[in-house]
Amino acid sequence: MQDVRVKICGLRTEADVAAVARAGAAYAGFVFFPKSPRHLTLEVARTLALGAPDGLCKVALVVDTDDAALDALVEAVPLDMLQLHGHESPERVAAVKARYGLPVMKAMGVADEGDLAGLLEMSLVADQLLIDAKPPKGADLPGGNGLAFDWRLLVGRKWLRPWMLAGGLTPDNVAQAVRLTGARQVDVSSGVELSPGVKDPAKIAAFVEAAQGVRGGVPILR
Ligand SMILES: O=C(O)c1ccccc1N[C@@H]1O[C@H](COP(=O)(O)O)[C@@H](O)[C@H]1O
Repeated sequence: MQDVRVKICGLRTEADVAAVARAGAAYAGFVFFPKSPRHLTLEVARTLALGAPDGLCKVALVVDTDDAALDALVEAVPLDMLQLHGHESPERVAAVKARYGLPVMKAMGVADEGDLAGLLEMSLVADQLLIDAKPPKGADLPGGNGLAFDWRLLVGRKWLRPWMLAGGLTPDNVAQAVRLTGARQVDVSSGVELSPGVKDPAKIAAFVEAAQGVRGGVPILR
């Protein structure tokens, strides 16, 4: 059985990237959404991405972004994956994949059973799914709010593509979430912060350790 692969999202400093690499996370997420406290300029993102160690997958999170802005992003920042975290349709996901030749992870908000059909449809086109809590109506951010959904909705479900669990995960609850859902990949932003946008290296390390301390539903005794 493989280790659980961890994505830490919303990195803003070189120290954040170093902490993520040191902890053994697989993915580093950079947010390009001006309303977010984790939003980066292209210049800062380029510096962080160029300084990231080999093997760390650099993911750009964008929300309903048009081609002009995506062109500028992909031109400026060396990236390994795009995360579409808005209302992008399957057709838009396919168009982004074709235009940039980068793998695309599509975030899908889940609140109840009714949201699961959309995931299946999206798994026909996206390279990966990111299954997050649905943001409350009127929320400023479509993600990164520290909100969890009922993980029991995912028990026994299968998708056509790899998927990542997100939404309200913390060092304290990620092991339970992995055990219950069988997730092989998890993503966190606010759960490893001291305050919005300020990552805590100790929480990052604790999160990765907790996520990877579970195999096949049984906690590992180290
Ligand atoms: O992190 C953000 O600021 C953000 C902004 C806009 C869309 C998504 C965002 N974050 C993503 O949301 C999930 C869940 O966040 P949290 O762990 O509940 O705080 C996170 O994994 C990011 O990929």
